[in-house]
Amino acid sequence: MTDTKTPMVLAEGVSKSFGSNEVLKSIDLKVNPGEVLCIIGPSGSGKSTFLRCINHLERVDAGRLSVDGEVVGYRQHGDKLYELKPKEAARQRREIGMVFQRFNLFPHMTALENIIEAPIRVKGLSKAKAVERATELLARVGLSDKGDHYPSQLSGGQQQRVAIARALAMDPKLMLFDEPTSALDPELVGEVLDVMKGLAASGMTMVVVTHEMGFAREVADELVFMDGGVVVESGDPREVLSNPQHQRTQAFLSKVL
Ligand SMILES: Nc1ncnc2c1ncn2[C@@H]1O[C@H](COP(=O)(O)OP(=O)(O)OP(=O)(O)O)[C@@H](O)[C@H]1O
Repeated sequence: MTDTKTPMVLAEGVSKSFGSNEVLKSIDLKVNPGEVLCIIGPSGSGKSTFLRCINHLERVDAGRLSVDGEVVGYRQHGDKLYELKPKEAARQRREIGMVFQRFNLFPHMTALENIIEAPIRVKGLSKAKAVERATELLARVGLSDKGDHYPSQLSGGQQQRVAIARALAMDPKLMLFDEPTSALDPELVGEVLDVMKGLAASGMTMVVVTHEMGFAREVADELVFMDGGVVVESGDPREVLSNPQHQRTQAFLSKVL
């Protein structure tokens, strides 16, 4: 049977350079709706750059990157691609949530204010509706009692959970996570991973750059090992982690597992 679903993310020969540094070298990847893709790999292998290309923070040089059937940054008409105007590109980007290693909350706003800011400003939601939704989201990330706290009054794990709620407040169809637990003290990692597991269980499509191999093993539908800007190996996470086929994957895993 042929697979007729439109992939949520489709990368076909995606390449990206910074000057003479070719950071992504013809990446092919597919994430179907409701799936979780985890990307692992050494520092500098291009993992963040790949996420940033999906989220319009970087522009690909060659190949084609699509989200839910739309080419990122372009409108397709027949065989031709036309670059999107900033407003149209902003519409595409709004449908993608991104969570960074450093939580990037607005420091002068409370947790609740951080969450309602974009829905009101960008989506034109009424304050009452935005607060109602933010209250639900704070409950979902286990922070019902922290809405009036400023980021400086929250632990790193709590701040990251607010950052997840803030991204979800825009009702994204895709969530990108760039090493969301790497900046956290070890005892705070679990609470963030638990929220992410819940999100995956609810059917959210997610691309997660992570060093948390246990999370990848448990939650990912597919695990990709990137090194030197190429996808070296990919497949079922249990297979890749327990029985890596490529010598570069074996060498990396022997250092991190
Ligand atoms: N804006 C930029 N300008 C120039 N070079 C960049 C830029 N962003 C990334 N790079 C380079 O691209 C390469 C890949 O970086 P990237 O952050 O994508 O790797 P990574 O696999 O996510 O690494 P890490 O795990 O350390 O975050 C690195 O050599 C980095 O220095």
